Amino acid sequence: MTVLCLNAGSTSLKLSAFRDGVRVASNQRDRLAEGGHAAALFEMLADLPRPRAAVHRIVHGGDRAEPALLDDATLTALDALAPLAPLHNPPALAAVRALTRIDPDLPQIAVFDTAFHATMPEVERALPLPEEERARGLRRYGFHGISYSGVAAALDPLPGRLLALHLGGGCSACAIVGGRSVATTMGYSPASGLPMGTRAGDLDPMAVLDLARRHGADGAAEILNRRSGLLALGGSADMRTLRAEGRGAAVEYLVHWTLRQCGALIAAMRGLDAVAFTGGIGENDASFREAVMEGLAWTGCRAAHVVPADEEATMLRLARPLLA
Ligand SMILES: Nc1ncnc2c1ncn2[C@@H]1O[C@H](COP(=O)(O)OP(=O)(O)O)[C@@H](O)[C@H]1O
Ligand SMILES: CC(=O)OP(=O)(O)O
Ligand SMILES: [Mg+2]
Repeated sequence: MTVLCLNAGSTSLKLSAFRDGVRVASNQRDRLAEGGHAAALFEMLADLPRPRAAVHRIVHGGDRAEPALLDDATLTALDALAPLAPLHNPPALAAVRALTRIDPDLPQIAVFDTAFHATMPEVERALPLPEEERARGLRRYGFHGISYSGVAAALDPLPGRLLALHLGGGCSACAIVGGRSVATTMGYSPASGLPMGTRAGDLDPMAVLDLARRHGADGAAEILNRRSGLLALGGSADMRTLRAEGRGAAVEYLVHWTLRQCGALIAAMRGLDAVAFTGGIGENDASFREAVMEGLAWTGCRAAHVVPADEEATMLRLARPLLA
């Protein structure tokens, strides 16, 4: 049977069709500006075989640790999480609805970026906030979990204490011990942790409140998700452009804060056996990888792996129990 896997990243849309577990077609669009996902989807679908089921990467799944059938109730619940992943959940859910319009009977399954981090200990998951606020779901979730699950599965033998870095449109790092996530840089939303293409990453909460007072909550969210990070520092959200235009200071900033956050993750796993790089920057930018490995020389770890992000193949594997 043909299964279509759709991965709506913040700057890209990646589709793969699998027949009986074998990839038969794939298609990708990069550098998608705001609102570019929908047009790209229709163009790309035309080139692919008609599927019997679709699997979607949904970045924010809240507490869901397992893949879920995308029925009306689940769609509505995921809509409610959209403000926490404004660059991801809306285009992904729009793709679900677009496929439903084409084929109302198509079974569609969500796999969640958050699910891989369900193994994080409570000390990582909890935010030190009043109980009534925590009860509303204010806690650390973690993201890029489909990618990290794929990285762990690709390494044989699996290093005991693995520092995995997903560096792309979104950037994060994850401490993986024995194949399980024990700590990660992104928390309540994919706007946190490392600086990224257009996201600021971690900020002093009072700086966030200052933005909110000046621009309102929605205006602050817009700045933090879409107008910050490498774009704010170097004039482009795209690493290729920063390299081509010699915006070294923005690149150095990302290297520095990647190293700062890696130090915390290495401490959380009490050491380091190997590093794995994935994502558009992690896979393709050898100078970036070298700068990170040089900055980690103090750990004594020399083992650096490059794992091509194949979130679509991992999505198929994760969705298999529901596809059966
Ligand atoms: N050859 C390359 N050298 C440096 N950076 C690259 C290269 N190819 C892609 N990138 C960067 O990877 C990032 C996009 O990563 P990608 O994983 O494709 O996006 P997304 O996270 O949206 O799925 C962009 O910053 C892009 O410039
Ligand atoms: C979670 C996240 O930031 O994803 P992406 O890298 O696809 O933007
Ligand atoms: Mg990515």
